[in-house]
Amino acid sequence: MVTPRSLRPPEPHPIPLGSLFPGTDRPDVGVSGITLDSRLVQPGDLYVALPGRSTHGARFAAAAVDAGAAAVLTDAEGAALAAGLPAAVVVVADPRRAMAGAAADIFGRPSERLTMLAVTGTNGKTTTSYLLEAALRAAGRRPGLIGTIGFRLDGQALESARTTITTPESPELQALLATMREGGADSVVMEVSSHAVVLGRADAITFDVAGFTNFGRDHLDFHGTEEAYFEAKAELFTAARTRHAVVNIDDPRGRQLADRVRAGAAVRLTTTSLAPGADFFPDRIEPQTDGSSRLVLTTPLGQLDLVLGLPGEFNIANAVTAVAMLAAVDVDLDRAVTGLAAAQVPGRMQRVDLGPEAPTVIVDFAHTPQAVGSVLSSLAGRRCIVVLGAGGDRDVQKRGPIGAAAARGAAVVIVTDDNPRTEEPAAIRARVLEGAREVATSLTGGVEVLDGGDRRSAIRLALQRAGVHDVVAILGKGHEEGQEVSGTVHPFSDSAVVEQEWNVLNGGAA
Ligand SMILES: CC(=O)N[C@H]1[C@@H](OP(=O)(O)OP(=O)(O)OC[C@H]2O[C@@H](n3ccc(=O)[nH]c3=O)[C@H](O)[C@@H]2O)O[C@H](CO)[C@@H](O)[C@@H]1O[C@H](C)C(=O)N[C@@H](C)C(=O)N[C@H](CCC(=O)O)C(=O)O
Ligand SMILES: Nc1ncnc2c1ncn2[C@@H]1O[C@H](COP(=O)(O)OP(=O)(O)OP(=O)(O)O)[C@@H](O)[C@H]1O
Repeated sequence: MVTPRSLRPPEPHPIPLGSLFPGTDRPDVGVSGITLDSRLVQPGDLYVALPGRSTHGARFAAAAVDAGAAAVLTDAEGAALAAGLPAAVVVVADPRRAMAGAAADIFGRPSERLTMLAVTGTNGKTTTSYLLEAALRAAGRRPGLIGTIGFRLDGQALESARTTITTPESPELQALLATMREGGADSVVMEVSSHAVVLGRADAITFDVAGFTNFGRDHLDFHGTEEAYFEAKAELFTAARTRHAVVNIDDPRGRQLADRVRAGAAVRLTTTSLAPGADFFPDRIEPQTDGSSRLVLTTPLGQLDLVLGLPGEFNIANAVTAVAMLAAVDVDLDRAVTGLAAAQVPGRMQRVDLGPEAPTVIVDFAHTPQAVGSVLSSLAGRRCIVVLGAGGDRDVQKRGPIGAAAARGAAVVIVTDDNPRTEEPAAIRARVLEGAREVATSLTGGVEVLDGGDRRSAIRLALQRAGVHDVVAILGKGHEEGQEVSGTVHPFSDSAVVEQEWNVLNGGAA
């Protein structure tokens, strides 16, 4: 297994500060690594002291220099705080943007020697990235993968201390790209979040192709308005950031984006859809009894037969996006699509097998109203008991709509905790319950809405209420293995708890 030497170039060799920042008064000082966290400084690093939400990184510049930082990059406010330190200080107007360029240079601009594929969208980034990884491998390529679940090289997890965010900050990102290139990667598939675009994490990378899956309600705590959230995503599809755009035009925001790319004429455009009228669309979909689908795709290169192992119509949309992105970077599609039959994504539509006398249990990462709606509509036809909640300290506005989406698609909605973080769990549940009840009272079918309390109790309740022909959908946490309560992460895996509670209900040990 390759181990990324996080935050260090694969072969550290000092780069003169003058070549990174022409104009600096200390051009001969050499820097051999870069970090924005004083706690991670290694001797010879450039410490980037950024203004943050809670503090200014320059407050830690002295600690960074004590740890061996050769230079500090900061803004005017930071320069005042770092005055008098025994290290070179480079002052720029926007140190975050300058950091991305410096990180790329320090790590040898690895993205220029890799085929770079970016996936963005409210839902489906991780899934589409995994499909791309599987397809690239089937086509004989060696892809790296960077995203929510972690970092991988050619299908193997890379050891890394930090995988808590979807798109890493530029020093870690460039270090990863260099490590992947050193480990033999010829391509990298990256999830690019809207936060990453606003915070310049992927600046200094020009993608060969960027794919847009869809747009829905999320992250308003960070972006403020839906318009600002959309603009952040749209920015990825400009000529400075990508050569080719693959856009799902079933989504109204996708159509808006496609119109914009077409009008700009600087980025090549490929459109995707589940219906005719786009460059790539499924001409025939044959659902199989095991949840997989046989597809015939119409593409500008001719028809393409493939089997997609992942269930749900939304995953067909993800697969069409992935295939169009592969075509954009000239991958052999006939070979590539053979990888889609067996592709799996941890915690996405993941079945927990409890044996023949048990209900069907599905664990899924759906944590937006749109995703909850897509998962439940893909389970339509079965009586569904859904267990879900909403996160604390994040986008408060999506709580009611999440409850509402659950009530529109399930027979029983059990509201529970989902990383309450520093908030009072019952208060978050109350808002989700309210959203669910508003819809339930307007429906004639009689949806039951229950407060399930903590997550284990809610899962137990769902299993107690489920018949053998029912589906229990446990949404929100997917692959996650912890529940964050009052700032502490407690081990918690939905699939493990399902198995334990099922055993207890059936007279076994937990
Ligand atoms: C809300 C947000 O984006 N916060 C980012 C922001 O943190 P901040 O402004 O709060 O930083 P701060 O605590 O004020 O500290 C200021 C500076 O001092 C530095 N510092 C601080 C303490 C210390 O001892 N030493 C030190 O050097 C910090 O590294 C920081 O650069 O700047 C930090 C680095 O400068 C980021 O790592 C951090 O992302 C945090 C980890 C985060 O959770 N971000 C999430 C919201 C995020 O990016 N999510 C997206 C979306 C995922 C999705 O689509 O679902 C993602 O890509 O993951
Ligand atoms: N194309 C899609 N349309 C709607 N919902 C989807 C789509 N793809 C996936 N989903 C739903 O969204 C959930 C999250 O999917 P995935 O992890 O692929 O998205 P993501 O964009 O990476 O999410 P995040 O940014 O939160 O990590 C899935 O578990 C599924 O419920």
